[in-house]
Amino acid sequence: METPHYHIVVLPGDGIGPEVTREAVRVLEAAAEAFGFRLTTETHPVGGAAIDATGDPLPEPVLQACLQADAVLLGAVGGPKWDNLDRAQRPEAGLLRLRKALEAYANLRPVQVPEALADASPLKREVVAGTDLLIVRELTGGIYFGEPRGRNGQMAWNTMRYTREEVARIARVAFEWAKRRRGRVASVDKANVLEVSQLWREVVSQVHREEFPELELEHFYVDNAAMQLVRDPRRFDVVVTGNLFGDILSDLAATLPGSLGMLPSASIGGRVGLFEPVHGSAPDIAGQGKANPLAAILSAAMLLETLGQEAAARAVRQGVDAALAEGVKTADLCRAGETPASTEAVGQFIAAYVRQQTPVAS
Ligand SMILES: NC(=O)c1ccc[n+]([C@@H]2O[C@H](COP(=O)([O-])OP(=O)(O)OC[C@H]3O[C@@H](n4cnc5c(N)ncnc54)[C@H](O)[C@@H]3O)[C@@H](O)[C@H]2O)c1
Ligand SMILES: CC(C)[C@H](C(=O)O)[C@@H](O)C(=O)O
Ligand SMILES: [Mg+2]
Repeated sequence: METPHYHIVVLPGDGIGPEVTREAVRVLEAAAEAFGFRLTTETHPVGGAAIDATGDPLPEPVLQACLQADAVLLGAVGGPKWDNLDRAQRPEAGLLRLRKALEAYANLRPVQVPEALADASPLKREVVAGTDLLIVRELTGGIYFGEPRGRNGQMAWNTMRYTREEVARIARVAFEWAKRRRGRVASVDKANVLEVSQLWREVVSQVHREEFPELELEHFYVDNAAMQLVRDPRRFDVVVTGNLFGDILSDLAATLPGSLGMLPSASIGGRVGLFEPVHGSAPDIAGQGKANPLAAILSAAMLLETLGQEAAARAVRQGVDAALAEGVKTADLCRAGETPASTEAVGQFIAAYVRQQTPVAS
């Protein structure tokens, strides 16, 4: 059989983006070696780094490279240096354009609390231990993209808009994942106030009734969902929601494993998937070797899984568990008295673990 060969575009971005992406690439290269596939990577600037180099947060050649890749691995974009730019010129606008151009409408954000992390959370161990939920966030619609939008001297406005088809397709993604997991979907909206949410609820219910009647569906208002997520996270299996609510709920859910540095994501829907940690560029810790690379490394595991390299993805996840179990972890996960490891040390540990796993079958 021919050796599979994947071409990955790497977009490190800004702040801690390059630091965590470096470790994710290190682990991907180890996985390729151990599991017998070829990997080529091509690195481009995006976000603030691209603004500084070209004036555009998503230069056309970078977008074209992404569209031609097998997958895109991104670090994070943004930072104080670019905070005064107009919205459309900001680093974040480049990321949003990329998601849209890749048609990456389904953003999968798994949240797990392995035993070794149950004490890293600010919440009680009895509440969070064993949490295993998946946030399915709609990523290319809603208020992030709705028109009209704008501002004048006196006011500013945005539009939250969803079509039936946009809701139905994200609902299907959520139900398909629920089928492979524990069979339960919680749909989150604000249907007591917003027309968009009333349509959302109607369409999710219809997709459930017509296509997935064997699964369980519950509806939550977003304010209650936020409270339930930290009060009793284990009640959730798959959580499906719109772009803005999903953004907010996923950062909130990061309190469960104890750090934003633990949450990976995969944005899929088009031909090319985009894999990025949930966190941002963390300017407060950038350049200090302190950033937790696990969200980026776990995003790389999702990338491997999406490319069909399930065994390699499993080895990476086991490497993450091994690092946590051995206490090889960055400061964000350490309790008083524990010695933090650097970003690089965590990446090196996991890469070494992956290399030892499965020798290439001969
Ligand atoms: N996908 C992305 O590129 C993305 C996501 C979120 C925010 N941003 C951008 O990042 C910039 C900073 O935003 P912010 O400060 O609100 O959010 P942030 O996610 O960058 O940081 C929030 C807090 O979490 C900590 N943190 C985040 N990632 C961490 C990691 N891997 N290890 C350890 N600690 C970590 C930070 O130190 C900070 O205290 C902004 O410009 C924002 O727009 C980008
Ligand atoms: C940087 C920003 C545009 C982005 C979002 O809001 O989608 C980020 O917060 C995220 O969660 O990926
Ligand atoms: Mg966010």
